[in-house]
Amino acid sequence: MSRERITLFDTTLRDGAQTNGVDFSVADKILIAGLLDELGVDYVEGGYPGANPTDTRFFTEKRTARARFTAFGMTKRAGVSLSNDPGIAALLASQSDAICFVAKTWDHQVRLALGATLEENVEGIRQSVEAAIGAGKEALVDCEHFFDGYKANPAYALACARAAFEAGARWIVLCDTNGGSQPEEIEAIVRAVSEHVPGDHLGIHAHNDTEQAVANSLAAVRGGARQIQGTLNGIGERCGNANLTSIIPTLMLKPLYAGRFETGISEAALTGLTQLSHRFDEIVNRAPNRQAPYVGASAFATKAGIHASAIVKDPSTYEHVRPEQVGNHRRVLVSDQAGRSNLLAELARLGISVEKGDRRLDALLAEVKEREAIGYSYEGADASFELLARRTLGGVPDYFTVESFHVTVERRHNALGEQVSVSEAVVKLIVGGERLLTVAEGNGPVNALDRALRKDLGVYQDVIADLELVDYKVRILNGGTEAVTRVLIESRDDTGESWMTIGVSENVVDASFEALIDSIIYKLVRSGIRSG
Ligand SMILES: CC(=O)SCCNC(=O)CCNC(=O)[C@H](O)C(C)(C)COP(=O)(O)OP(=O)(O)OC[C@H]1O[C@@H](n2cnc3c(N)ncnc32)[C@H](O)[C@@H]1OP(=O)(O)O
Ligand SMILES: CC(=O)C(=O)O
Repeated sequence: MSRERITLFDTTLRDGAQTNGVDFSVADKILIAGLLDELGVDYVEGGYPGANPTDTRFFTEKRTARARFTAFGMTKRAGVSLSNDPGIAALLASQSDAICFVAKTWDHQVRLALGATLEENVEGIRQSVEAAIGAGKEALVDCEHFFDGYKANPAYALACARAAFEAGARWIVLCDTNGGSQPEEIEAIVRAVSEHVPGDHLGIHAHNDTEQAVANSLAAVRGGARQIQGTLNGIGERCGNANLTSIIPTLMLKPLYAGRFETGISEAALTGLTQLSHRFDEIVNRAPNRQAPYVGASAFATKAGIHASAIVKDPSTYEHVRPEQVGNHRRVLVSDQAGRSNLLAELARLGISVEKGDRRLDALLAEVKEREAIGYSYEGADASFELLARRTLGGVPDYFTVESFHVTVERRHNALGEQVSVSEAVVKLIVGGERLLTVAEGNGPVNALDRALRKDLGVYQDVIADLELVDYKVRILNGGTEAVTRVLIESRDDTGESWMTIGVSENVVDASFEALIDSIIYKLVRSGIRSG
């Protein structure tokens, strides 16, 4: 049975640019358009030429090789002729394959926001579409507020959609602009509209204000629409747009859709989805959402002991698709929610072999749970867990002993009379029978301690020379005067690999020191140094 084609229209660079906190440069846009093109979406909407210098510059060249490069803009303004409308002129002059016009389709908004008559607006839609086609471009029309407009005045909303279609627009995109519609409403309205405009000319543009943008997009497909608009990671105005990073795998991996529909995305490209999602977050400088469906770090992470026990027997017990299909991977976490199965899975991943019946596993599990009760959290501190496991199972050499450390923080005036804060750390270690004393300054107590520790580690100095601290996070637990501090440190070496260590204490410097020491010991273990 041949499958129907779903067209994917990406608006990351246009509606995504309307996200609070996102600000693309031309270079960002070029990079992202290339990534979207490689992914295989059918349209890349690049922005709004004429609205700002970035978008105007972006549209001086075609930026995609495969996808239709699409410019966005308003339909002709009321009271201005087409040839005198600078917005239309900028759209027609852009190096785009297609123009997506935003048109008002809610009678109330036409009167209020445009100050135009209902007829003038319909005529503006018609003329704008004809102008795009006359300039050799494909025309699409985003019917703004379509669902709210249809509920208020179905005849007028339909008249706008029909005018766009009759003027030659390839796609009539029904927009849930305010994002308040529910899937049942979307499906019913799209089905009703498809009696007037064929479904293979209908698209959906859903906003996420009730967390239904993905569900609404799929409901529109069930109602007959065959184009879905959305963005990478669901960015967009207010609460965002339909998340293509979720919609694409759902269309491709869920039999309900995959049996009936196909997209332009290949299975190979689908396996790059997790990487693409994270790369995009990096470009826009946002922390990836760990709980994002399919691509989040937690999407295939199992914490509960009972789940882990089943998942090691058969992953499908708690996974709805295979993580590799979207380029993600399975993680079994160790925490106070864990059982022996979590431990065994994590130890196997670390290459530590231990029998299921080994009594030391009970000791390790009890130790993890006791430590978590006082503030440790091992699911985010893989290296500290590995050290704890190796110690319990008998395998970490005593590389060195910390005799003492001492840190001072001094605020003073420098030679220019400016106030500066200087921290100094003194660390006394015994390494290979030799007593070492190191002193270092830093811009804070933890920085000073880190420098002092790594300044001279005797026989191990060469091994830790490429170790660097890349992130430092402090969390105060319990609050109040009884507060306990949890410190997480991320370290890295020249191999490019990074690891997380943890320290917990009532004193932030003490907690930091513990995490720093774990990081150094972990580096020695992973470098294969076997004797202390
Ligand atoms: C639902 C959506 O997401 S639509 C996305 C819209 N995107 C953006 O607005 C981002 C980029 N926008 C901009 O840079 C600016 O708003 C511009 C350059 C487009 C226009 O700026 P200005 O000329 O200063 O107008 P302003 O933004 O204040 O108002 C928009 C005008 O367009 C009119 N208008 C709005 N929608 C439409 C439409 N679909 N068709 C025709 N005219 C429209 C409004 O009535 C208003 O006209 P008025 O100035 O006579 O009241
Ligand atoms: C066009 C658009 O972004 C909207 O109506 O939401």
